[in-house]
Amino acid sequence: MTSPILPVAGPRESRAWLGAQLRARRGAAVGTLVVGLLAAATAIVPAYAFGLLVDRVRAGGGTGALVPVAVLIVTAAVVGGAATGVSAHLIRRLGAHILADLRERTLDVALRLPVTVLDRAGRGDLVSRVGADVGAIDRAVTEVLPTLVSALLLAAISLATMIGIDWRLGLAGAVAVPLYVLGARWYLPRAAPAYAAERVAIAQRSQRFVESVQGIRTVHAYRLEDRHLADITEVSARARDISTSVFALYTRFVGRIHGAELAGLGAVLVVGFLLIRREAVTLGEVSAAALLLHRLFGPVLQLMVTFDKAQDAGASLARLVGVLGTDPDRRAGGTAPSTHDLVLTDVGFSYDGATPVLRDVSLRVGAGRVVALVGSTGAGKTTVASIAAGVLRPGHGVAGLGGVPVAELPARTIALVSQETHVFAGPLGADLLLARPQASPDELTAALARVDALSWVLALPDRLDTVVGEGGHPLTPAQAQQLALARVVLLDPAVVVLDEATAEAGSAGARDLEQAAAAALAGRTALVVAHRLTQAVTADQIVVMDQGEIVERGPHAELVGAGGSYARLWAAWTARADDTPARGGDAPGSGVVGGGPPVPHQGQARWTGPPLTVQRE
Ligand SMILES: Nc1ncnc2c1ncn2[C@@H]1O[C@H](COP(=O)(O)OP(=O)(O)OP(=O)(O)O)[C@@H](O)[C@H]1O
Repeated sequence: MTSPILPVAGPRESRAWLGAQLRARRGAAVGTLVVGLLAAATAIVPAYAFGLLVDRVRAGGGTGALVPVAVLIVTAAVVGGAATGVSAHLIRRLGAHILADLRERTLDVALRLPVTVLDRAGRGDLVSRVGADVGAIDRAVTEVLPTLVSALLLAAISLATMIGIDWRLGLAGAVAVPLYVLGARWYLPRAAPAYAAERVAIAQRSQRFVESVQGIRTVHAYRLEDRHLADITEVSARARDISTSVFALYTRFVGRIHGAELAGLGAVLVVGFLLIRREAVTLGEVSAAALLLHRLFGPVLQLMVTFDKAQDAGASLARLVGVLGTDPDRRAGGTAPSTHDLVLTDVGFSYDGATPVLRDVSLRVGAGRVVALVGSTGAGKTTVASIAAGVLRPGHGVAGLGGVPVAELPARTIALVSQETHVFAGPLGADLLLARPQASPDELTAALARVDALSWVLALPDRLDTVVGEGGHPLTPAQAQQLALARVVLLDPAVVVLDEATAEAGSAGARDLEQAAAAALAGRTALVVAHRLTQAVTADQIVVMDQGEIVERGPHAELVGAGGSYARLWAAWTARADDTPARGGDAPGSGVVGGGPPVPHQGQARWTGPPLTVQRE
């Protein structure tokens, strides 16, 4: 198994993080502790009061001496019950708040992690951290934490009270502690696999039974009753045997725990007997100490049984805190660039740290200009685009906008439309609102019109309310890309890096997308990975890449005239385009980028048809 790339925090780091969380919620934490202490203190009052009762009875005290103690016991029981309930609630609430914060911050950090880190770590690792790990902590917070905290507080207060009565009684009670530890160390490593095997066996039994019932007609038709019954009997017997062995394991464990309790209680009684003989303590005090120890038996056993869940939660916490430690050093506000010149200087990059994919790439996209990147497959165009957009960090060299490294820009300064256009599951309008949450329905329709998507959106069953994305209304790849472009229009960034995959030459869908892209890019600084050379024709400059290096640059006509790499690519492209059925405007040189039919500009397009309802989240 390879070690995870996403780090796992060490115990000290996890404790420090937890400590910081508790300090940040000082009021709630102190309140929870105080109520917990009150609950623990009231829980031991009856034991202590019983000791008083013994002494008063022995001293011949009458009703007047005994009734107040009885009242004290009843009052403590009532207050203790209430305090225990409130304490459990406060512990769960505090834990839930901390967990919610942890989940949000983990997601926040994860979404800002460099793509390379996620690629190497595997997205599954991250998904399991924010899913299964959060689930494990959640279960522990709800089921285990109140027991754990109250048992620990009770143990601390009980021991302190025993020591307060007489330190030798406290020491005698503490004899149980190492035996408890030994019992737990014997049981815990055996319990997890035993319970897992039991769950599997029970699931198999249910599965076999359900299959037989579901296929009952076939079972009758082929007279398979006996065989199915034999099957069910066999899996049931296995489940029974495993359950029996699990129960035997638990019984042996409880036996060891009882042994520890016996040793502790025996020690208290023997030491108490000796102390009474020396008149160092009273019989009532020894009774109180014995009852205090006895009062701990239930909570401590419960604590041990649930300890594996606490361990699971601790491991999960370490995995989540580990993700927090990778927080990219992107500053919250970022530095606004003085100009919108996008400049890459001597950029080098390698995905695996060994094979260089880019070598000393330098290019400049002047403010408001369009630079097209062209080159054969694998030349490094997407990698350059990703570095320019700040998705990848250069191995060496700098990518900056107006002198500010792209990693330090305020969010949303550079928009990237990548080949992996993603439509989020939900209403289409909500998907668009991701780009500008406060956008009005008019602005949404204008953005859709600008990228020529309005007509098909209006033809959808619920228009902007149509649920798209996974499990929703299917969209073609071209439609998904149009939505991505509409989001760019809404976002209105100064700089766009466009690396959208267009369909092959000659397809009408690809031409439409080129027009949509040209409309979305108008007036912005743009670096365009031109998968179709028609996208490059009208760019201010074309940068030709080959094997991670820039081999040529210049405007279209100049490069064609130079007879170099670009001219050869262009010749190949022209021949390919000539092979496809001629469609108006798609011939090489027709200048689809920035050309084509006039496109409405943002703010000009207004929908005047039926109302579009937009669901806001
Ligand atoms: N995530 C990755 N991990 C490892 N190697 C990668 C990764 N992405 C790309 N590469 C490699 O880096 C080199 C450049 O790839 P890149 O995608 O930047 O080229 P491209 O010019 O955009 O190609 P295309 O036109 O096919 O998209 C290729 O050799 C590719 O195999």
